[in-house]
Amino acid sequence: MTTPKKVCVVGSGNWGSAIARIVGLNVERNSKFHPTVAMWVFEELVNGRKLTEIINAEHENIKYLPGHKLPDNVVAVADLSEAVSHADVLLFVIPHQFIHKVCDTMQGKIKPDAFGMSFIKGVDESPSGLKLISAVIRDKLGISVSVLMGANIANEVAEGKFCETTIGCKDKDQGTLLKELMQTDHFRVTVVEEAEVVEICGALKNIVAVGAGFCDGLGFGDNTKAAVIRLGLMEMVAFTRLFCSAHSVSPATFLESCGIADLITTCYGGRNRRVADAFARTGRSLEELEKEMMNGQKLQGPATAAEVHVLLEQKALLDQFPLFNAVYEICFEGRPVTDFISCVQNHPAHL
Ligand SMILES: NC(=O)C1=CN([C@@H]2O[C@H](COP(=O)(O)OP(=O)(O)OC[C@H]3O[C@@H](n4cnc5c(N)ncnc54)[C@H](O)[C@@H]3O)[C@@H](O)[C@H]2O)C=CC1
Ligand SMILES: O=C(CO)COP(=O)(O)O
Repeated sequence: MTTPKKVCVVGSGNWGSAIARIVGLNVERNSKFHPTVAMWVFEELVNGRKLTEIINAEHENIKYLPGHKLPDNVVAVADLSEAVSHADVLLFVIPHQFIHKVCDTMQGKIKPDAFGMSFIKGVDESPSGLKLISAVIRDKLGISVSVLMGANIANEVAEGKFCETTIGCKDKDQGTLLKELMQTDHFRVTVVEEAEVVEICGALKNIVAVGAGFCDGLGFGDNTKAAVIRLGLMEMVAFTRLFCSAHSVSPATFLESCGIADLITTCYGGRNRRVADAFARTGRSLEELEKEMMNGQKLQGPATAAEVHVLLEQKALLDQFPLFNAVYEICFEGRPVTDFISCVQNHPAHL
């Protein structure tokens, strides 16, 4: 009999906590997994108490996923090295901005035969180019990394409202095991091989969601948002083909939950949409609004627009991605938000 695999959730934000909740319940009824789940918590004080202590005493992350109990077998650990040291399966669920620091701390602390799955929606940009977050983890830690992306607003998942999701995994056995770890009656998992496409979809849809929020804030309606979603999807497909040229990019992957479905849910119910809407209505800075509206949660869309912009500029392709470019310029270069509509009106798809 093989030893049950220990799982560690690296992260404890809004999605990190919702994932810990699913995983905690699933490992209890599956002998392939160790019945206790470690959850790494970036320690902070909440109402004068350590967040780890609150989680371990009250079994609830009262700051990032209030109102939803975590199973008792999810143990919050503040020391990252300690949290990951015994894990066979590492689930990465942190805002993409922090991945380098977290992996650096984990170096030399994990089991050599551990493997990972990333739930992180974003990309990494550095002088050596644009990289998937899974590739950052793989390169820094020397482990195989799959991904899970889908139409999964964390609060709805925690409430047990039905949804689908996509695992991108190249190894059949690992894919099957990861599906067993994640799937519930309310959270249905499809495993596909095109892991790069799954991951890039998860990152790019956040840029489009910022554009959708601009339209909402400017007072446009559902038809306009549908146009933004359609044009955004076309840019997502084109960018994926450009970025993943060495890998196969099949239209079918965009029809999975990680593609069109995540794009739709984020453009209607996501945090990127909500903050971009407030930005267009109030003219206040994104930074200020993120602080005020998100209670410590982090936006991924504006940063992703900036990271993608670097590559498009280097390749002189900005004119082929006017929606991505407009989101970047409005967020970071002072372009008036009202320009977003003219960008959509004059999109090359209409010429
Ligand atoms: N929230 C959601 O509905 C969904 C989020 N995702 C993705 O999952 C990833 C994680 O998102 P969430 O769990 O929602 O995070 P979040 O948006 O709730 O971010 C807050 C988390 O970041 C941590 N943090 C703050 N400063 C840090 C630092 N310096 N180093 C490390 N951690 C720090 C906080 O302790 C907290 O755990 C993101 O890439 C997001 O796009 C994916 C699907 C759904
Ligand atoms: O990825 C998400 C839903 O699948 C959440 O999107 P936001 O980060 O915009 O809330």
